[in-house]
Amino acid sequence: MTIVLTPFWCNGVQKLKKAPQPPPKPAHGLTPPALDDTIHYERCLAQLRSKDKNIEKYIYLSALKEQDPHMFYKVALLHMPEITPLIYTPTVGDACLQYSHIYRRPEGLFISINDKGKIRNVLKNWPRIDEARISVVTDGSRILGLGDLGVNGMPISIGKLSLYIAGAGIRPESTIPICLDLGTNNEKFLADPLYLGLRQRRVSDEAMTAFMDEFMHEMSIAFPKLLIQFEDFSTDHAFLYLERYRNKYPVFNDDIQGTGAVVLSGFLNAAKLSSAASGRPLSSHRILFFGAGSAGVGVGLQLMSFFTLQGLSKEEAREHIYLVDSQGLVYNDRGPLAEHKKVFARNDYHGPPITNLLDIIAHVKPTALLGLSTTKDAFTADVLQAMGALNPRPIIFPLSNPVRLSECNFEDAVENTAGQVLFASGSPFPEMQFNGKTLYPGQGNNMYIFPGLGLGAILARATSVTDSMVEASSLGLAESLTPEERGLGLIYPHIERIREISAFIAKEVIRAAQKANVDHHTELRSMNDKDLTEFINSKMWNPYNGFAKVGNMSHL
Ligand SMILES: NC(=O)c1ccc[n+]([C@@H]2O[C@H](COP(=O)([O-])OP(=O)(O)OC[C@H]3O[C@@H](n4cnc5c(N)ncnc54)[C@H](O)[C@@H]3O)[C@@H](O)[C@H]2O)c1
Ligand SMILES: O=C(O)C[C@H](O)C(=O)O
Ligand SMILES: [Mg+2]
Repeated sequence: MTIVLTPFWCNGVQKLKKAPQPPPKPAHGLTPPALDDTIHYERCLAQLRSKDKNIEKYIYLSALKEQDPHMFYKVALLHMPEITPLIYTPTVGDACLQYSHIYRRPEGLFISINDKGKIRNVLKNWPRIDEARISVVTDGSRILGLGDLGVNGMPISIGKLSLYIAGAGIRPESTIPICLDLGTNNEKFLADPLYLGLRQRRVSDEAMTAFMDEFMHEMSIAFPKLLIQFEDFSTDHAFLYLERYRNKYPVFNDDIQGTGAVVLSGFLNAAKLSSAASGRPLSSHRILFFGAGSAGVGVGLQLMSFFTLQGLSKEEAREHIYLVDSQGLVYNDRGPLAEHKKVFARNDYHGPPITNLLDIIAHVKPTALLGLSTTKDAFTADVLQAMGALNPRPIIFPLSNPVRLSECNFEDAVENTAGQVLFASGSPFPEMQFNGKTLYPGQGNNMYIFPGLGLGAILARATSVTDSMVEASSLGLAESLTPEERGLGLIYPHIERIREISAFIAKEVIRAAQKANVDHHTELRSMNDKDLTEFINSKMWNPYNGFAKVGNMSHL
């Protein structure tokens, strides 16, 4: 029999002290005579698959998660490639767009600008204060590439936390999805009678910072063991609040640091394959970023360590990175630049602005083209062919989400590079056949990083998340490919292995926290790697009912 947890909001501030346990068998007659766990699992899958639209599948899975969380996570873990795109990118983008229309029940904390001065009282209403370990916090201002969605951004926090639970075994009751409501500039939502947020435009930067200062302070008091993941803040605020709080509280920004880490990892693997084909040294790669927001610059900053790992200085590393924004190549002579772009502004170009991507490619001669621009199909056939002409194995990563904003699709990238592309996208694409071979697209999404990074930071009881911990998560992911995966030409591991990968990343992150002296759980220092890995695995939460019955989960 499967568990039905009473939703916490039906019980006021009741505290769930322990992880959910299998319920006692219900009294005779309260369930149908032939109800059986294994068959019920098949029934849930069949119900899910009977729905035509992905948004209906999302709604079904949300209901399953509320009514029977163990079954939900069992289904998710046993079918990661099928379920991830439904509870996360890309379907979660549609769920956000429609949130005020498909809303059924609360899940998470909503804190609005009207709560300023009394945020403490709102936090106290959270029913599982003592259990809280990880929160994903968004202000809804830049949800995926979909723009300002205001309070409709809540499903992003919920989706990320579902992956923490499924992918790293974080206990469900220790997660807090949070959406801050600081208004929205989305005119369509402001005019929508069903919109669930405050009907006002976004507050000023000064008001927002005063609010954020109070919020972060009160969070640290209410939830002293909590790690905070900032998610989908607009680029200026993403950089601002990461810098403002990162040395004061355990916090990281997923779009800047998580994305930087996942792309560095895929790039390390792709660059080796690309250099093997071209015979050019790793240190000679030139990377062109199409998109210079929090994600583009965040990845650029992290990719500098690709070059420093090859022995280049930071100054030399910077020379290998080129940024493009909506006005073309970013260079100093162009005029005033946003603060976050200055680090990569070129000093070696003095001509008129170059705005056309093909012209920029001819100027830069990149070995890698990375898209974080929210611009669908920006990598046209001409662009892909130009990359193919410059490189025996071009690295092309269209990383914008959701899938309909991807700079190109896998098929076009393969066909326009004679099948030689080294490819990773933000959202998933299907594998394909080309010249009698199966080719596999990589998914360069921070979902490979944040579960393990968060788990490691929580278990180490890290007081802050250092750059070295983020880099350790990235190198750990790059290392985690099996020989079979490398044999298939993959640059990211199979998502089915996410638990194993998260445990490995967590170990690397804990070691980095120890080196940086930010770990409070100092007993872990004396453990050897084997014992530390066992400790990490022992801390992972699992849905209770019988993996053995339904498939081989030996890697869990
Ligand atoms: N794969 C991942 O894990 C991952 C992680 C984070 C963000 N992202 C995606 O990256 C995208 C960007 O996120 P962000 O926070 O940096 O957003 P942003 O809006 O701050 O940045 C977008 C950048 O693209 C540039 N741009 C827009 N239109 C352009 C055009 N036509 N030509 C050239 N440049 C153009 C803008 O000038 C800006 O620099 C989003 O779609 C997001 O979903 C993916
Ligand atoms: O949410 C995702 O799928 C990745 C990333 O954090 C994004 O903002 O696009
Ligand atoms: Mg994001």
